[in-house]
Amino acid sequence: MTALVKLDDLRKYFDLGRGQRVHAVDGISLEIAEGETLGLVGESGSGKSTLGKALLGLHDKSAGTVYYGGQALPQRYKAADFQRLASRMQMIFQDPYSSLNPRMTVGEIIAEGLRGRKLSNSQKQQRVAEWLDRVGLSAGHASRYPHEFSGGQRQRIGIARALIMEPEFVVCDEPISALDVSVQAQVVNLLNNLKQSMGLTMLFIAHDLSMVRYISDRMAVMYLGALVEIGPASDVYFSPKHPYTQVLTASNPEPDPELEKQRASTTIQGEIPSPVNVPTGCRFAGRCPKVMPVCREVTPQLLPLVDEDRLVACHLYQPE
Ligand SMILES: Nc1ncnc2c1ncn2[C@@H]1O[C@H](COP(=O)(O)OP(=O)(O)OP(=O)(O)O)[C@@H](O)[C@H]1O
Repeated sequence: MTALVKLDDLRKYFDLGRGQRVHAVDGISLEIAEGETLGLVGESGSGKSTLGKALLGLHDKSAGTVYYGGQALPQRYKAADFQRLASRMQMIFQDPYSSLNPRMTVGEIIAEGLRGRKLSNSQKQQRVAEWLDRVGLSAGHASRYPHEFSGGQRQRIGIARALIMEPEFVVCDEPISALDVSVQAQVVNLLNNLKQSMGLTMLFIAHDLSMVRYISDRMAVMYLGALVEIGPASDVYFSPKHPYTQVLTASNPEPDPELEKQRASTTIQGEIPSPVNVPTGCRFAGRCPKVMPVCREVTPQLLPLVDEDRLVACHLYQPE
């Protein structure tokens, strides 16, 4: 596999003052192959969005390196870095309500990414019309304002705005969680079709594990700023190895009753610890339904479980 994106020990801490720091992303290493969709799941606050933003330079990195196409990206982006990389890497945001400027027309919003391109106004309008069509809207919508659209339509506008630059890599940060259930599948199918036709590589962040399994080649599970498991999406979903992944999958009902029967059923204990005071040793100690009350110190590094495709950070699963 050729890695388009590689994270090497990526860290992002937020300083709260008085010596307190939020360990939002706490040493993550992974690769995303060209053309691959990597799904990223984990509870609220586990650091998924921060990871996506640090990857794209929207947050300065505290430590570690992001490689893109083999090149190390800057630790802290300057305006020129954003301009240079915008046509290669883009983000689709969670909330289609707050991420679109209400004072701009849809045409102006979508055309924003074409600023700086040597295109005449009519060429830009042409490109906007093409993209409105590609996302299932119509050219006539260009002169309207965001408030005139439904949530699903606004997310389509957000998708057109990100993809009109024809990036190679897109971070989709919970692109469906603010939408009605009835339109979620339509937006996921649209993203999947665009991914196929454009040969996109994706990091797909979401809460809904069954949706992530559907759209992703591999699935990565984050807990308290760290990666606890990664592997082929169906393997992680149907045969989770880390106790945390087991409780996550168990709390995410599978609509198909046959598939539901195959899944583990365990319950998570206690509250998620504060990312300001990350427990030493096993981060999942105290919540683990398997190994209470004794929990050994373990390396937080991911260990190969079955083969190099399937990694789990748990002392219960030692390399074979
Ligand atoms: N700008 C910030 N300043 C301080 N702390 C922050 C900041 N942004 C995020 N955090 C903290 O970092 C941790 C990770 O947050 P993040 O939003 O990345 O999690 P998440 O997994 O994406 O959650 P959700 O699914 O709710 O979006 C949380 O404890 C959050 O409160």
